[in-house]
Amino acid sequence: MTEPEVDLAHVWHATLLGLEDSGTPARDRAFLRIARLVGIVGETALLAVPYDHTKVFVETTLNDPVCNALAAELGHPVRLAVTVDGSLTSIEPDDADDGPSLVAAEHDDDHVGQTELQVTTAPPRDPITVNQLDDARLNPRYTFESFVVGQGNRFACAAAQAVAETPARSYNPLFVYGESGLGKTHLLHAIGNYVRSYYPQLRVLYVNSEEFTNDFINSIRDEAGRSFQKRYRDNVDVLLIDDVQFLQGKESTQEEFFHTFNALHNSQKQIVLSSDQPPKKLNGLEDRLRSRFEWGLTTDVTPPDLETRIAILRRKADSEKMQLPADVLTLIADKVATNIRELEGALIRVTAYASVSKQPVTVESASQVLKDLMVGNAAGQITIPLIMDQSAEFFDVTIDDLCGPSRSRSMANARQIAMYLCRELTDESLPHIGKYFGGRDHTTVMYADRKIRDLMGSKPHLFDQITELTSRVRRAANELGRG
Ligand SMILES: Nc1ncnc2c1ncn2[C@@H]1O[C@H](COP(=O)(O)OP(=O)(O)OP(=O)(O)O)[C@@H](O)[C@H]1O
Repeated sequence: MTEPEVDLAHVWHATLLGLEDSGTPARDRAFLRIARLVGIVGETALLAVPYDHTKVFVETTLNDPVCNALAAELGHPVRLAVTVDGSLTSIEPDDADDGPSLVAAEHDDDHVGQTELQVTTAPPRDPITVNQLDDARLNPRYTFESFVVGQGNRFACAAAQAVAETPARSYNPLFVYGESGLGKTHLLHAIGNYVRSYYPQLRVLYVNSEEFTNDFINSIRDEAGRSFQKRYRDNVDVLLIDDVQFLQGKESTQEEFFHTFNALHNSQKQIVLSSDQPPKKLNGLEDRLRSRFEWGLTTDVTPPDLETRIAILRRKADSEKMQLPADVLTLIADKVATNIRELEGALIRVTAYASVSKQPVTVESASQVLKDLMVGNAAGQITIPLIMDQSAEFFDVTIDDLCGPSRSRSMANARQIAMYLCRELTDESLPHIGKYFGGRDHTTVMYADRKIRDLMGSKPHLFDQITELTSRVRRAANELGRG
């Protein structure tokens, strides 16, 4: 039982000040922002935090400093027990009517003497609307709730969540790197979606660095520099830039990005970046940009272990209302080991096959589908031009047709299947794929990908076309690989 004379709120407040005095970095203390001391039993202090990842972070990184600060306050040694209390996400009702407020304040931190934003929290708001989403360019499916945490992404997810909870106050910039298909884009969108729903007054913009480059080039062409700056500097509180490796070798875009970065950072706006490599290895980037990328926190995502892969498949199957036996999930997770996008692709194919053949999903049918999907997986590289070549031949059209404006049903079908395969079988980004298909916008590729996924299970002919075309693409890649 809690000792009656202890004022828990007071002790906790003093403990936070103690942590500040003892030099615990502000970015770490941000994890404790909406923690609550809920009890002291003997030498054990019970702390409630809002999220699982916060618990993990407090237990692994903050245990000692918190225990020491509490001990100093209470005058006896302290052990820490951390519990998760989801209701804490809606605390601080004082702000309920006004929404969040951003107050410039002098603050100590890693960048001593800089002015920093204080963010006061607002309670959860109504779900984000589609329109809201349009200008932020966020995918509503990519949230923290739909992100499965495992060993390979635990720290990245905790950092992303900290950034989302306290934009511009925890890590700025946050730099997430890792191989393709491991959830970087998902995390960037999750930050954006979270900020949109909890801080509706903050303006969020998600953009791939290729789009940033295109926008910049177009702004020079159209002499629209002012509106470019407005979009990326003046009208943004949280800028999420995906795949910054594509800035490599593009000097004038880098120059512009450098100024964008400085402008945002100086005015305490949050920047989140993703890349396939850590900043140090981005050799085609100017040093001044690389060093800025390291100002905040750099964290990687690594391939998920088997357990996490199974959990991802289960979450995905649940969200799509697919019924799948556990042994099938294990089989898929076992066969597709490195890339989560491929894992999802395999799941879709397995369920689509069961659906078009009107049979339940079994280990046998799943093995067969996976065999078709992965035939010849080991050899040559699958590229966008290769898929386009094979698609053109298969559908008896030309590459120009695939790139051209025709929207006839058969042409749209061929183009969308080809785009879907580019997304599924290569590591290329949406804007990159769009560029190959006659400079189409990345949203067109996203739409094609989604549409084919959705239709594959209800149209046997479509499923057969995709299966056949996939094996042709793989065979062609293998032949090229063998030289
Ligand atoms: N931990 C996870 N839990 C649930 N789904 C995940 C997880 N990680 C990745 N995914 C899913 O896998 C797919 C690929 O992830 P994402 O596009 O975020 O990867 P990426 O690292 O950005 O790849 P790229 O570098 O190629 O852009 C997405 O559909 C995403 O939702």
